[in-house]
This record gives sequence, C-alpha cells and structure tokens, in this order.
Amino acid sequence: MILTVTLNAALDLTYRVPRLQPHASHHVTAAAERPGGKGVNVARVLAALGHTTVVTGFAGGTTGETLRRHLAEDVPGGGAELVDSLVPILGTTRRTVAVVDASTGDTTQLNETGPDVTAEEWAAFTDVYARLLREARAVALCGSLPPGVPVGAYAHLVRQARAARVPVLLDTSGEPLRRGIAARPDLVTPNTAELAALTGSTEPLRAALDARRRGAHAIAATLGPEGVLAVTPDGRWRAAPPRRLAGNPTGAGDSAAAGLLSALVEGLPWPDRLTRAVALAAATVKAPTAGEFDPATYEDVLPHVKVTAA
Ligand SMILES: O=P(O)(O)OC[C@@]1(O)O[C@H](CO)[C@@H](O)[C@@H]1O
Repeated sequence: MILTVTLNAALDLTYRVPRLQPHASHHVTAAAERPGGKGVNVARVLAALGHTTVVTGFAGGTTGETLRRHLAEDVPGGGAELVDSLVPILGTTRRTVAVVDASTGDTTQLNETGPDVTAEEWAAFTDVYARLLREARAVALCGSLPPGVPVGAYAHLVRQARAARVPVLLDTSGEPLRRGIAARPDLVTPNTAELAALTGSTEPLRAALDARRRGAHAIAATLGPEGVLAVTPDGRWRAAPPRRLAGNPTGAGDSAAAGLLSALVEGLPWPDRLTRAVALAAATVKAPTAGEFDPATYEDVLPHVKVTAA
C-alpha cells in the first residue's frame, strides 16, 4: 500500500459564484463538500489510479466525523481501496473554502488554521505512523501543520521513513519545509511560491537546484500551467501540457504528487513519472473539486505531454 499523511486534514467546501466581488453579497450557484487536506487529495487520486492507499493524520469533532464519512463513501472513479487510519483528536478538524469565480475561472482559497493537537495526540500519531510504515511501499507527507504539532514534525517523519527504507515525498511550505528538506526526503514537490520562499530565488531552475542542495534527493517543482520542472540524480527535465487548460487549479499539485508517487512505486523512469504528473494535474483543473480529476482529460493529455531536458 501507499501511505499518505495529512496532519491538518480538512473538510473542503467549494462554492461557485457568478462573479466574486469584495464587500458584496453573493448567490452560490453550486456547492460541494469533500474530504480534504493535501494528503487526503493525494490519497483519493492514488486510489482512483488503482493503488491501495492508507490515509493517516488527525481527525476530530463533527467536521472530522463528516470527513471520515465522506472518505468511506467516496473513491472517485471507484478505484482501489482507501483505508482510513486517521488518529482521533479532541479538537475539531478545520474547514477550507474555495470560492470559484465563474466569470474568470479564478479560485480564492480560505484555509482555517486547524485544531490544537496535544503532545499525547502527537505521540499517539507517531506510533501509528511507525506501524503503518512497515507495510508501506511509499509515503507522502503533505500540507500545513496544525497548532501544537512541532515545527520539525516532517523532519522527524522523513527520518523515520528513511530508517524504514520507505521512499518519502514531502509537500509542505515555510519552516516545516525548510526543516523537512534537511532530513533528506526522496522527493520534494514545492510550487513556485514555496520554492521562492525557501530559496529566495524566483528563477525556477536556480531555485530547484538550490532546494536540492539543501538535502532533497530530487525536486519536482510544480509550475502551474507550465507543468513540472524536475531536478533529480538521473537528470533534469521540464514536462509541459500541450495547452493551457482553464478551470479550478485547487488540488492540481496534489494530483501531480499522486502521479509522481504512483509512477515511482510502479518503477517507471523519470520522464514517464513527470508525464503522468502533468496529465493528472491538467485533468484536475478540469474537475470541479480538489482530489478528483477528469478521466477523459487525463487520457487526452497523457500522450501529448512534452518532456524536454532542462
Ligand atoms: O493548509 P494546507 O494544508 O497547506 O492546504 C490545504 C488545502 O487548501 O490544500 C488542498 C489543495 O491543495 C485543499 O484541498 C486543502 O484543504
């Protein structure tokens, strides 16, 4: 199985409004509620691709219950098993709100901070994680940290995965990323803003090379509509979709992470991993909510992703 960790899981709400304007009242024309947080999105895409996936992290309160109920119901595309190993907490799982402006296609994201996690709950999680690592073929550590979880949490979890010889992907930001990358994860998947905040450089190749020097075995930077830039021990590549797709980009990075991890577990070479990541990200932009992708767009884009040396 593949393991995904979402320490700050969320109940994701997506609202569609005809046109988003500050200081105005809006009529919501469509609303959706999904289990979310980056690692949950990665897990849902992995399961849809046919990989048995275990979701861990924290869940609590009424939103936590709702999230777990949705997780049990909802494998998009009816793929492989999605196993809930979330650790219960006393606090209440956060909500996030994505507001999609139908006139432009732009999305505005509002993320709650998350519940307070106690030292005992964090200790209970690390025990569950150590047990799950024994069965895992790969692990993804994704998203922000809720209050109470130590800022070096990802560094600790990366070291545990490396000690267990389980390939580990890290997708986070800020200080947890800075510390996590120094623990030498196999793959880090920052977006351009995260990469710039980490390295101080807005030039993606320079920033990715710098990020790799900080300890990551490989970097696959997600560049939005431009695709993915990878700096790896086997080479450097850019992978780009054949055309720019309009839609909701929330969760596109998570789908790219799922593509990279599934292809790694399947033993595919880097160019094929990047091709899958880019096609899945494009197909996610064409799906209305994070954690889902449009299968027809995926099949359509996959043969046309362009991979070039960087
Ligand atoms: O606050 P974080 O953990 O960084 O991001 C949370 C989040 O906005 O990211 C996903 C999209 O990538 C959403 O489904 C999710 O709720």
